[in-house]
Amino acid sequence: MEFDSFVLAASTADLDDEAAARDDADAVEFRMDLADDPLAALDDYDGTLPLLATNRATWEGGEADDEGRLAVLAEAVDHDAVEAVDVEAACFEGRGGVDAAEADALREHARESGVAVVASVHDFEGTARPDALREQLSAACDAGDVGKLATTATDRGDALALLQATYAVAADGGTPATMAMGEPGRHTRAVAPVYGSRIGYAPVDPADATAPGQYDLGTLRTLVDLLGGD
Ligand SMILES: O=C1C[C@@](O)(C(=O)O)C[C@@H](O)[C@@H]1O
Repeated sequence: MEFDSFVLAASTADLDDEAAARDDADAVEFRMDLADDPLAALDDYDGTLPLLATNRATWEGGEADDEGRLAVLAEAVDHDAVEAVDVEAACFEGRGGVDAAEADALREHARESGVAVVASVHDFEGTARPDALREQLSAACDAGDVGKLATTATDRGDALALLQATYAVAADGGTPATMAMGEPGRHTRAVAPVYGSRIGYAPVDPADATAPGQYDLGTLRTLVDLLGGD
């Protein structure tokens, strides 16, 4: 998957959603941690949209057991439709009980297979101060082909700080993907692409949102296109 322009990912635990997402999305984020038998679903996948495989750890808001979590992602990488894989940036530093060597091996395996790595950071508590925010985002960009930072905005100042970090890191040559979760940050999902964010996430059906404040897919597609991000 190339991230030289904005990629809108339909986020779902059910790959059958691909047909409904096809008109508006550029990719499907497959939330393997929320699916019943994710590797079997990948075997059966016959959609046309490329997949970004995510197996989110519990310690970053997901539901995957730590045991075997990265091994499942390594298997996902071998599927032709999988063109990108999400790995929490903390894994590469051996945080969250993860063996950093295993995370490195997964990143290597992805790269050898032509699969992009999205190194992600999620802050469900808040949004760091501007300097720290920029450091978090550029470290994530260094760890992956894309550095993703999802924070929680408690006010518009948080949202603005995230947009500023996005702009600065993109101007520095990084490939960021950012979004501020929660109501005060909701607009960042539409606006961040204008400042250089290269991935947006949205559920096909708003009832299946995978994070607070997400727009539904059709709405986010319209907003991003109207604002002319990129
Ligand atoms: O990391 C992200 C971003 C996200 O948390 C969001 O805020 O849209 C949604 C998740 O599905 C995805 O893995």
